[in-house]
Amino acid sequence: MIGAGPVGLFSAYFAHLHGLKVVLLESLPELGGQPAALYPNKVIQDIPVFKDIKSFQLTEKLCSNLSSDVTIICNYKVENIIHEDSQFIINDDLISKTVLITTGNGAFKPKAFPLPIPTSIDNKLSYFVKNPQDYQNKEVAVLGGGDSALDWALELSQYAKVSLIHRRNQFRGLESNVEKVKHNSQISVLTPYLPANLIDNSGRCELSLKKVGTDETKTIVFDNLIVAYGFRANNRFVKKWGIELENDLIKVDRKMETSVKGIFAAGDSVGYDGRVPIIGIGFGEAQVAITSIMQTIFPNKKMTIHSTSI
Ligand SMILES: Cc1cc2nc3c(=O)[nH]c(=O)nc-3n(C[C@H](O)[C@H](O)[C@H](O)COP(=O)(O)OP(=O)(O)OC[C@H]3O[C@@H](n4cnc5c(N)ncnc54)[C@H](O)[C@@H]3O)c2cc1C
Repeated sequence: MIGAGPVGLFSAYFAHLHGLKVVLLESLPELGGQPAALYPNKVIQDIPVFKDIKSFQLTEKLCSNLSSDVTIICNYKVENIIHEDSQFIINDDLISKTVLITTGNGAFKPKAFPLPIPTSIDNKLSYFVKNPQDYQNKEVAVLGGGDSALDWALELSQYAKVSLIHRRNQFRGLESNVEKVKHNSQISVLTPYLPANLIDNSGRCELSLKKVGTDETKTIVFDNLIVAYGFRANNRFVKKWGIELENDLIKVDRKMETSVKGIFAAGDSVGYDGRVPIIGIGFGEAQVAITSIMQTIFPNKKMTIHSTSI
């Protein structure tokens, strides 16, 4: 399995439940995919069974469900898959009968802060918020206008004084979060501003901002900057494995099989008409994919559909 986001983690659990031998490969040093890396403290309200659950707790639960028989390899980016003698050779290193791709949006990299960063303060600038409590009583700028920027501003506002800086007056995020931000006394919304310069001011971040479409500038000193300009990621690399994409997403049939026989895909890496990029959908796709994998590997075996029998 390639990619240990929520869908990869659940797939590994479900595959093991069906008696499959699983190796889970993850390019990042940590498990959990987007929820763990991008919004660990967000409260998720649309996972079946849980009324609400924080992202990091979801990751912990998915990981703790995994049997010790599942082999997990982090810091392992799958670059290459070759089909040979009815098996797949991964990175010239591992051999597998089938492959399940759960790479989400692909191995993601944050979009970089666009200005030079003085080395003396580059430890003050982050692309992820791991622990909001680290920002207790700090003055923090969150740069960006999407879901992550809104989430992080709200999360940090419990501990820090936050300025949310965005180049547009409108945000691209959940309307309920936009409203929460606007009514939060710990958050100052600065729009439409772009960062124009960053210097070290006695170990703090002195950020000059330019008002978009005007010559107006203002300078504010922050303890920390959180850059939330989004992430560059795509799944185009799977094309060289012979897999067909549509709008940069992996094409699958109803069995979640890709255009290459024996390679399946589930989760946000996959695209089809009407798909919604949320975790619950990926969990369902994982169950379809693992069931199809079982039928591929053991075509004559009578499948047990349910997890236990009465
Ligand atoms: C700010 C934000 C808030 C969200 N809120 C919600 C919410 O409230 N509810 C909800 O259901 N969904 C939410 N989502 C969407 C949800 O996070 C995704 O639907 C989900 O993470 C998809 O899971 P996945 O396992 O398919 O992919 P991902 O979570 O993207 O995980 C894919 C994993 O594959 C790894 N990978 C990629 N390429 C390779 C490679 N070549 N080799 C090895 N490893 C690789 C990546 O490093 C990553 O760890 C939110 C997303 C964002 C950005």
